[in-house]
Amino acid sequence: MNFINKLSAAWTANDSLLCVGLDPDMAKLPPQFQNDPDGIFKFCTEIIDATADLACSFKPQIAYFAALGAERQLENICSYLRANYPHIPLILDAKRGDIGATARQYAREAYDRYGADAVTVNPYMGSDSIEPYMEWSERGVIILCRTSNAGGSDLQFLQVDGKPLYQHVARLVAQKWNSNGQCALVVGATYPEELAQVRAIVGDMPLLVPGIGAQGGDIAATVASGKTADGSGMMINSSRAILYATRQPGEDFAAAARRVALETRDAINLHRG
Ligand SMILES: O=C(O)c1cc(=O)[nH]c(=O)n1[C@@H]1O[C@H](COP(=O)(O)O)[C@@H](O)[C@H]1O
Repeated sequence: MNFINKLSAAWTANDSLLCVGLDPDMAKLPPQFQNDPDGIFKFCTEIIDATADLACSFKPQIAYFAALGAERQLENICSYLRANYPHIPLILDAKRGDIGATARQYAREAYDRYGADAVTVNPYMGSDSIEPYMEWSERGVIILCRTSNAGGSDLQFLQVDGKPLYQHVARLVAQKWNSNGQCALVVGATYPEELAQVRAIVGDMPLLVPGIGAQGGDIAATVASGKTADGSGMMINSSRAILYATRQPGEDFAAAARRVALETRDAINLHRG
């Protein structure tokens, strides 16, 4: 099944637009995992087990693994996801962008080494830097458009031919790059007006929407601005707010993660119509 169909099925199966982000920061992990060479794997798989029936996707952020030389644990987490939750899309957040020959290696890393259903990429280097990913026609390519961070405005808001640059990216992807129907865009939940603009440009294309939870994005405004006519169309990501949800020492981290994931999923669903 291709990425878009798998995502669509997961939206329905779990009645969820919530993407659970896997950003394991060693300093924030429960103490039992900190001196364990397999601690990141154990932490992430417990989070996955606690939230898998509430999520439409999981999104490991590669920097949290690569910084610690923990790529083998990431491989094992991806294998675990594919074996135990094959119906839930696995998005590798790597935000890659490079010339075609190098992009081909990044595509192999994401789709082959980690077995990801989709990978995040940066559009700045243009169409030939994206094409190698498109050759994996069953996999998804999730392109940065209007990112959730304040500094995203430095370039993404530059006026080009009377429109902000991020709108040109949305149009370019919707009208040209998405010829095989495998693309999605990243638009931050911290910018609901821009989210609505992008939705108007791209029709029903799926959007990865980070920025609720720790970054403070408003769930009601996000859903109202980004949903498609059938009340879906988004993977709304939350990472730290779910991973580090314990309120007091000794509270079970996985149960706390489940509580916040459930609250977040339900808060999103309230506004889907
Ligand atoms: O592509 C992303 O996932 C992404 C794009 C963006 O514009 N903003 C953004 O925060 N992200 C990622 O989404 C996650 C947000 O994490 P929390 O702020 O902890 O929920 C991190 O893994 C970020 O790297």
